[in-house]
Amino acid sequence: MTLPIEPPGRGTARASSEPILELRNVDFCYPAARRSTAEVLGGSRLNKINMSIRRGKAHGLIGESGSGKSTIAKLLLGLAAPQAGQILFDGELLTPDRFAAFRLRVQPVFQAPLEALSPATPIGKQIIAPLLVNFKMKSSDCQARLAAAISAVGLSGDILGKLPHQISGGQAQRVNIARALILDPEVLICDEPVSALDMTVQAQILNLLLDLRESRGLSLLFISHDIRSVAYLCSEITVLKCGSIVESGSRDQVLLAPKTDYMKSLLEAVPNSELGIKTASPSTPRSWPAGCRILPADRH
Ligand SMILES: Nc1ncnc2c1ncn2[C@@H]1O[C@H](COP(=O)(O)OP(=O)(O)OP(=O)(O)O)[C@@H](O)[C@H]1O
Repeated sequence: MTLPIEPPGRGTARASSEPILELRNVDFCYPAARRSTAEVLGGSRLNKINMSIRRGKAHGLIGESGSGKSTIAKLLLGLAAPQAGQILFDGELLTPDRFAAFRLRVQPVFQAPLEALSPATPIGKQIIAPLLVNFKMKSSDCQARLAAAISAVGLSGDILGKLPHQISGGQAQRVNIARALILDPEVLICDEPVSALDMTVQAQILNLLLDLRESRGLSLLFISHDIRSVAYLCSEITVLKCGSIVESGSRDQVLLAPKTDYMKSLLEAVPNSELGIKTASPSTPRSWPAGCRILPADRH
């Protein structure tokens, strides 16, 4: 079954290393911060942000609390507009006429999985809601896509009639990912998608994102405080401090040869063995739960 409206550009063969989402020289400042003094501004301002999420790749965004990570996610979701600079989607400037297609092809996954769900609506209805709203589809016409979406995230059909308070946090995050996938997006913007989950479930969701990236060619922005998760999932990493990028490059460049004292200090707390770096054979990181795989380099 196909969507009644095929997003423009879909199906076009593109090289997997091309940027799908780009920020070029982007400046952003929240309105309240614009009225404040420069000293108060801190991370409320994004300065000259240049960042590319490549097609089919996972890009990690790390940095201390308040450094501007979620603000970058908002810009990439079209929830805020930059005061200067450009956002490019699929190689073209994101203009108002391209916005509707963009919004379908770039979907969010947020931190608090249960809070992202409506408490009184059955799970199945919530997953198909984007089809009903965006494509005016009838519920009965969404069932094949619904079955595919829940299967893609490893859920079974018995969850569809349940309410959010009847499912676990890990199941709720799978539901949120299914709801994002139902529109068949090309990019997932994942803002701390595992930080509210316990370690075992974190590993399961990371593995799910890894599998989805591989099987669907999804591009991911993965925002996290946890460098190990970023090392596990992402081939490229951007490091943010007080609204500015202080490091950016391949996973190994940023983690093995950090240029700044800031990045070095972030890495001090995490031994290489837990970053999955230079690990000759697949094994499980020391403090990670069983089932969490070290990422072989070729899976990036
Ligand atoms: N709606 C808003 N209005 C004004 N300032 C805001 C708003 N949202 C965030 N900020 C400020 O912008 C800065 C960056 O916030 P942001 O949420 O992007 O940081 P973050 O790196 O994602 O932090 P965390 O890791 O704690 O989620 C912070 O100083 C924050 O207080």
